Amino acid sequence: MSPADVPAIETDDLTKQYGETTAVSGATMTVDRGTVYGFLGPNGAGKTTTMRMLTTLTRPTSGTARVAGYPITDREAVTPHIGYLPEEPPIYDELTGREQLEYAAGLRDLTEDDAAERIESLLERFDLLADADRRIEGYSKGMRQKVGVIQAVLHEPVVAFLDEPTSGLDPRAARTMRETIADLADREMTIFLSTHILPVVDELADEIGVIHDGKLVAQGDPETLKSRAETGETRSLEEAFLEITQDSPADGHAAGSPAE
Ligand SMILES: Nc1ncnc2c1ncn2[C@@H]1O[C@H](COP(=O)(O)OP(=O)(O)OP(=O)(O)O)[C@@H](O)[C@H]1O
Repeated sequence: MSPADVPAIETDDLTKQYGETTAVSGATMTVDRGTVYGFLGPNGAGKTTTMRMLTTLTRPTSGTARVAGYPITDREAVTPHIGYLPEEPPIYDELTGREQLEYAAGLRDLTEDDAAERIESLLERFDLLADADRRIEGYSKGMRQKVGVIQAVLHEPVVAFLDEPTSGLDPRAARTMRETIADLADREMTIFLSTHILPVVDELADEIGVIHDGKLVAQGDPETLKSRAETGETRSLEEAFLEITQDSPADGHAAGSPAE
């Protein structure tokens, strides 16, 4: 059982070094249960590396983290409580969409009846029922993405890590995705949402973290991030993001320099 009264995610000084490159440097964050945490950062900032550490796929070089109350060094304890949609969802071309989801459900602690019911309802929600019995090799990018998201949330994990969930989706499907994320958070699922589409984060996130050159350089709710500290005036999330992630002139080549 997962301790229900602890934060969904807690990290302390989480750091990942790849040789000379510090991909993530001393990230400390707390994500409350049932919230949407928008995780932003320029290309190469360390978002995927952070998600890979939190989903137990990569070990940190130093620092600690607990997900759903369990240390990320204990993969067996953490895995049942998380779902992950990576950039390239792990799906098998030779299976049908439904078979893929049944397979994913089979890896989780779900009764067959619960699995069948949830698969059916999520396929319907994402308008995939008509294609559910076709092989995935014939699916479009958006259809694959839908399967990837469904399998990340099917078992109702404590935390779903979603990397660009609206990628490849048409406007209607992207809206369904946003509504689904909001619904899941209403039902106490925590969504760790990494995307470059700032309006999606502005709409959905309770809290935002901005990572830049491996460092968490800003955290707060959207309104706080958008208000300019000096004047209190409000800027768009895009403007805030661009200002926060601008390399200061004094840093010179900050983007390329390894952090300590
Ligand atoms: N396996 C690896 N080996 C060596 N360096 C890596 C590895 N994975 C990531 N890096 C480096 O770590 C840094 C952070 O990469 P990461 O993929 O976490 O960024 P990101 O924020 O997800 O970027 P994007 O938005 O482009 O997906 C980059 O400098 C990258 O080159």
